[in-house]
Amino acid sequence: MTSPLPGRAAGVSFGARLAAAMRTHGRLCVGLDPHPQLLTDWGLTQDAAGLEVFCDRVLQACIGRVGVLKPQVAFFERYGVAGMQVLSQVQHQARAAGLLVIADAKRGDIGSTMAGYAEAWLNPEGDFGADALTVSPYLGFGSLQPALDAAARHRAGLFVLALTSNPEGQQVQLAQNAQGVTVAGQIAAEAAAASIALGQSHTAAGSAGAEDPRAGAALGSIGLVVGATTAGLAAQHGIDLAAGRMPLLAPGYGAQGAGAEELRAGFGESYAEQVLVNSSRGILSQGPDPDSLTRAIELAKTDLG
Ligand SMILES: O=C(O)c1cc(=O)[nH]c(=O)n1[C@@H]1O[C@H](COP(=O)(O)O)[C@@H](O)[C@H]1O
Repeated sequence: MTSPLPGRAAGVSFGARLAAAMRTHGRLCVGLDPHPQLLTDWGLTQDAAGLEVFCDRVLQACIGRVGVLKPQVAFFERYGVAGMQVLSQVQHQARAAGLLVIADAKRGDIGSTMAGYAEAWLNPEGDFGADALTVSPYLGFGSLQPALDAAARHRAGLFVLALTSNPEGQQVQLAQNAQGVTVAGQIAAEAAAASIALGQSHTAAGSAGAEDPRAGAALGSIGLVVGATTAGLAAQHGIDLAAGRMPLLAPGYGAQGAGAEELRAGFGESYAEQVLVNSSRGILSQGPDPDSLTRAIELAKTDLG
């Protein structure tokens, strides 16, 4: 048996860890979105106790089948301190079980405030330490610099909102400057440059893992969020998704209506190596029966190829 790839503690970048996880388990990322209605549908109480049972069942279905879990922080925050304790617990359990955790908190603020958020969500020693965080660049891409610094320090990743899956996002994201470049296009270009620079700094620091033959080709550690429902807009508006081998987190598959064909067509050549597809309600609505949950996961994995 080959020994597992060295992990984050050995200095392996997020992009290398993600590429390895996708090679082993495929491109499905299970979204841990405990909607209140789902708790009720699963026969659970709408409180932290219900949340804890829900998360445990989802985690058990994911272990050994899925490489990445994306908790949606809002559904924990709404239950206050007790809800956030459940989030902390499930993140630690998932990471201990070998899953990568993307905290979907969509943080975005200025200067030292952004540094505070980034430390909270990316320091692996912290209560909410995740492997990666979703961030909003709509205070200006440069406002993310403290998060980029934290990602470098903690061998973590960022997913920068570029072309979100909701139709109203296009009002901002497809606005064009005098040269006809869209806001999303500018964000994608700046994220690619940041991802390449981060990769070079890891290499200069002699990171383990990325050069390990078991790792194969790594992905960048700074990625984009591009909706499954909106990916086709990238090519239409000249937005380069291939630059920097960025990981592309694609929510919108399943419950929001996008299917595998739409994903393949929308992402084109980037689909094969770079796209990580999130499904939350599409999987979770099949619970609480453990066999139904695992069947939904396996079906989605096969569908996504
Ligand atoms: O950043 C995200 O994950 C995200 C970005 C986006 O553009 N659209 C989007 O749906 N999401 C998140 O992805 C998940 C989608 O959930 P389902 O529609 O139930 O699969 C939710 O947690 C959303 O907050």
